[in-house]
Amino acid sequence: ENLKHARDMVLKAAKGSTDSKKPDIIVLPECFNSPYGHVHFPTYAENIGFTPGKPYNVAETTSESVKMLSAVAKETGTWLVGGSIPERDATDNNVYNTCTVYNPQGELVATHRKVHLFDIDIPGKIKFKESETLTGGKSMNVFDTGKVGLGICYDVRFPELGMIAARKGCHILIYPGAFNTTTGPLHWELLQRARAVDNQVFVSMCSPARDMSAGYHAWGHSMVVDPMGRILNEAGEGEEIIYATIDPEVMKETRAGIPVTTQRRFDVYEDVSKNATVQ
Ligand SMILES: NC(=O)CCC(=O)C(=O)O
Repeated sequence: ENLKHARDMVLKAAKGSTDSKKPDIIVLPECFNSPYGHVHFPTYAENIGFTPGKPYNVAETTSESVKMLSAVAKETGTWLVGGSIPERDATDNNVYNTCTVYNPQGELVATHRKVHLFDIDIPGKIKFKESETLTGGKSMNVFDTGKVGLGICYDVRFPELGMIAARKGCHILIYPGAFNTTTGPLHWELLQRARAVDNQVFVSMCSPARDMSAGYHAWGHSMVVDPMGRILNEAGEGEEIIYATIDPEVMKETRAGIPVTTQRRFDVYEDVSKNATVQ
């Protein structure tokens, strides 16, 4: 049911809105094929078996989610950031929270396993422990359609990931995410605008809609922020498709006007991106 719904939403998004042309890239939310909760991840986990740099044959995968996402990317001729799904690695049997990315030909071109697991405990408000059943990813990942850096939800709280991707040439940071009704109102917008202004890049987070009958109450409010920190578009808490135009000129103007990208003092502090490997 979730796969069918996600497919229908991608098909709908691909048509564009009345005032926007057909999109080049579509983004789905975190954990779109499974309820969001550590007890559910092993049940819903699928084997993907992707190795960066090696050929990948979608026809041979057992992952129903990968098959659907690949097919709909091809059918719509758009890049597709397929939110995230629980992934079981056949070699180590660990379960990861994994984002898969497809080009307009439907080829799986990149994956990102959530690096920072969402383990928090705010007494009386929210306790969540992804590490009960998930393992954290061990790599930073980008893909190339104007170079996009990938993270998943809690990853946005760790500025190094976005900063290194930006210094490696990414102009857009995309984080499928699912903040909640405790941290969402305080930090969801703030973190995206912070990452955007720090790095002078576009930032977008895509959330599931809020479902008060579910075990986890997602914040919603998917948004796109420009390199000046302006919110280009924002959804409400319900199910919604939003569109935004990524204008490279805005990034150039931002960097020319406020030239922090060329004013860094690596004689005073270290450039942590220098030795970082990004896949
Ligand atoms: N799915 C997540 O990683 C949630 C992160 C979150 O809500 C936060 O406050 O951080």
